[in-house]
Amino acid sequence: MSIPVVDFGDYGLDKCDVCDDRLQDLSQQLGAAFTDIGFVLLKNTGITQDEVNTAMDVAMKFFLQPDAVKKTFSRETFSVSPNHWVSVETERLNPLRPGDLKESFNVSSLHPDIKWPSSDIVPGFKETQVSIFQRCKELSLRVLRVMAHSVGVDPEVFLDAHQHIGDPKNSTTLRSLYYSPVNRDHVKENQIRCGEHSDYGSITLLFQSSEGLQVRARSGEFICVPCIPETVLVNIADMMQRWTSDRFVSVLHRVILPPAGDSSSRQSLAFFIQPDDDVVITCCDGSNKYPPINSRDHYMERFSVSYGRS
Ligand SMILES: O=C(O)CCC(=O)C(=O)O
Ligand SMILES: [Fe+2]
Repeated sequence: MSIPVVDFGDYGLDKCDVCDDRLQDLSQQLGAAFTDIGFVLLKNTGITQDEVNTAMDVAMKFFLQPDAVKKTFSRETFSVSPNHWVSVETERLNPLRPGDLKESFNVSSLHPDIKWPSSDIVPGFKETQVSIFQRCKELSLRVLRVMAHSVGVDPEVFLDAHQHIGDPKNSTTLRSLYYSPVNRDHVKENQIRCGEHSDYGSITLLFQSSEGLQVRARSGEFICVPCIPETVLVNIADMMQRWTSDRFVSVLHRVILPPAGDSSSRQSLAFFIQPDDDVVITCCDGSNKYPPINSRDHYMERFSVSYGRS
């Protein structure tokens, strides 16, 4: 099994719209990937490698700050801030493993009152994060439109549920991740960079600086995801699986340790798309396979498990 690569050029961000023929073709290709594997690699999306590298570079400048600086942005310090730093080993995406060997900076709100790392600490941090957030948002809405076409529902069914991305009524998050070099002497038993999990929301966009991500195939075996420049990895998350009555699959994935002796760090940028908080998700095929569920309730339940609070 391998992750299919689909050319999204006809509906990339440099295009105004897509013609019906190409929409049909794209929806067939994405539909097949999301039904079989739950993951697809998109090329020619309009988001360039330069944009991604710039976003990763500024994120890295933040991660290389002393903990005392980063702590002023931690969840504990700004418990109400939707934008915050998460320190190493705080999350365990697989609760059966020790804490994940990663740290992250999350951005959920672009509201003007939000506190950001200042330009004295990391020049251009806010501007770069806001810019890539907006680009990911635009691309996600296009992917959602194509997906609606694949499952034969009016695009508004998906698009109306994602009207507030970037404002406080929606929990969509741009997450910059940093996996620092691994010292094998300090790694706990069964500890990895990011434990096995599925994502919570509708879909996730992911950009990676290097390999390390693995996805579980139907056989149960974990397969390595290639890191191909100029591509965006898109996967189905739990809420979308439920929404499509299991037609699209949300599959387990993880980030493994680098091979022994490899002291490189790794970075990724994940854009976790969530439906608006107050939206009630009902199976889009009318089957009622799952009862209607409030988007925010579903998210909070999954989130508390990752933080070991339930
Ligand atoms: O860093 C990666 O490549 C993937 C991280 C991930 O799956 C997640 O944070 O949900
Ligand atoms: Fe994930």
